[in-house]
Amino acid sequence: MNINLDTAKDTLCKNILIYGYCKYENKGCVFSHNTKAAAGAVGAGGSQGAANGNSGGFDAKRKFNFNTPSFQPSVQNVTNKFAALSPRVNDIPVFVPGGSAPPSTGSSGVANSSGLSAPTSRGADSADQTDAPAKKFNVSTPIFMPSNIYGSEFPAGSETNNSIAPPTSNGGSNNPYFPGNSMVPGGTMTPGASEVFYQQQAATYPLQYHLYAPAPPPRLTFPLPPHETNANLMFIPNDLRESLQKKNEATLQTIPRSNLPDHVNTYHSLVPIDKTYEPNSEVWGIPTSLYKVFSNVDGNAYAIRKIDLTFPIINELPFRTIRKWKTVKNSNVVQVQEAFTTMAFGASKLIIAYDYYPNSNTLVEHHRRIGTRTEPITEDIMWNYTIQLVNALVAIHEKGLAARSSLSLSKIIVTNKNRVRLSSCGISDIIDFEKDEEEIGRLGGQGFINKLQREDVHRLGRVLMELSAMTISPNLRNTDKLSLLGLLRTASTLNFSSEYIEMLTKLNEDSEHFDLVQFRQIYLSSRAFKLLNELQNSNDYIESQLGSELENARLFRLMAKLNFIIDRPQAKDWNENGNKYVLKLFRDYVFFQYDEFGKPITDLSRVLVSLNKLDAGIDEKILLVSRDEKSCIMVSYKEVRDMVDSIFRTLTRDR
Ligand SMILES: Nc1ncnc2c1ncn2[C@@H]1O[C@H](COP(=O)(O)OP(=O)(O)OP(=O)(O)O)[C@@H](O)[C@H]1O
Repeated sequence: MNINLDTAKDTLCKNILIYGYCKYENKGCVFSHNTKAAAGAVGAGGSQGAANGNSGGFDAKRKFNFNTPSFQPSVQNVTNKFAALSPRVNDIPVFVPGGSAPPSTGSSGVANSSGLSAPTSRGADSADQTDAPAKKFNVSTPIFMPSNIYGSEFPAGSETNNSIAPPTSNGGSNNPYFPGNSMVPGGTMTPGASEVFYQQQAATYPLQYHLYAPAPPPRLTFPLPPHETNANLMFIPNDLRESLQKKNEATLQTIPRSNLPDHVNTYHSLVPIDKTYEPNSEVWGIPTSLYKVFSNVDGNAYAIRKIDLTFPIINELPFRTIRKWKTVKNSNVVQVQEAFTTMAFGASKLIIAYDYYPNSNTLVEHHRRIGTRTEPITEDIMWNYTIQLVNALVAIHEKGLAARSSLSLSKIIVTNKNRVRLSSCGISDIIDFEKDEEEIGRLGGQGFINKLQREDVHRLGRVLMELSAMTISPNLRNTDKLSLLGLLRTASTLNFSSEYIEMLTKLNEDSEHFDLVQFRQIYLSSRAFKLLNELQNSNDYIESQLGSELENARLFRLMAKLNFIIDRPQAKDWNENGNKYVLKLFRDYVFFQYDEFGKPITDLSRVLVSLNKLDAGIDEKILLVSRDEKSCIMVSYKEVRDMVDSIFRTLTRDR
């Protein structure tokens, strides 16, 4: 038999009905033994017992079959029944009223550690003044203790040995980006409070992208006349929105419990972004890892690369080029932020911080990923890459630097459609410091940099050659440069133009002197105009999307305002002439129109046009008609807009 514990206490026990008493009363019977209340209830229902005027409630002399086995409710049965549920009935802690708790159990201690200071301390105060119960909380209830996952084990900045970055002042300051700092209304900082927020954030569910209904395939879309449009064209395209959402998600991602350090200098919330599990880098041959982090200083996301040092860094000399790297501001170079050594990982590690580009891929991942969709190589893409990489190289060389290891397929990252950037700049300058010193001694400073810059051109030629070689059969690729150039003419799946092959040949020449600026003018200038045109088109497209979203934001605010006002339950101004009534009629005018055949009009563009006119407050007049068609009013959009504004102002003032 199913017994509902909630309703059982209001149901008169059958033993009372049958025997006039229940021997399990006060021994666990969950039914009511209050015969007076029951009699009232039954009387109200017009029962026989009440009609007999039986104030005792029940006629004990009624004839019943005494052989009927008695009903014996037992708490045990009930608890067994619900025992499998969670929380377990057996395990529910017994509520101990505040007054019964001994005042000496350290109530203030609980209050302090649980953070429930306001109500508990009030209880403690009153205990000092009166004999009233000292506490209002059950001391046996487990306290809530936010875990301090950012414990001060790794104080910011304390582990830094060498850094060319300016000293940061955030340690323990009131900087809101510092993870241990959070403002409470009183203006004091509560270490730990932001961690709770942080952990909750990490537990959020991933966005369900499919909740955004995709546009139907073209064959299913209705052919519309040119003056009409469909809803999908009015909003940001699904693929663009999804890619932006994913980038935001990647940027905000955190790992609440990891064995990574809480802080690395001024950075916190480390999330590994390496996609391979190879500890050793293919480029440098030593263990490196890349993490997305947040800065304590400005709250922005950055990418930091941790490098296991092969030699101890004891002064700032190996970092000498980093200051120059920080001045390289180019759209095809990932900005270098700073470099320092740290003990945050247990042993001394080199860290170099860069700008973070969410969801970026290396050129290898972009074009050679196995198993998933890859971007096919075309000649246009190759020209695009060449122009962008030459642009990066010229900017780097102008600063007296060399790209070095950054010019490799696994260090050039694709951050957007066909947008490439040189990442990991400056690393070779630090890890090859000792070798470089010897070379500088031999060649002189300028001779050494000239040599590196010449090598950059070779590297660029090799990168472009490797990418182009992806268009020929894999078993033909392992050959020398000259043969490969020949194969690109004859065996490529792409019909590369002779112009492209010529440019590639020039880059792969072994000459001692190479003028990159001259190369740019001769081989790339005409192509650069094509790229410029594409970039401008893309810029126009992004701007138009931004424009439509701008409208959405504006209209969303207006819709929110209208909904704050219309149909508000306690609205007083609903008489037939009141302003809110006009707004209600306006809502009907925009959303609840019918055509001449009585069919509802659900024309989104009409809604957009009307709301835009309302937001702009134009003088155009409209006729608003009540639902019963007994009253109508002529108003301008401007008048309606003024009503919205004034009522909304009243609403916000009344708060
Ligand atoms: N500044 C950055 N911002 C965001 N992601 C980056 C950044 N730099 C690199 N990445 C991404 O991090 C991932 C790992 O980069 P990494 O340079 O370690 O490549 P790798 O193939 O593992 O090379 P290696 O063999 O040298 O370790 C790549 O997917 C790359 O796109």
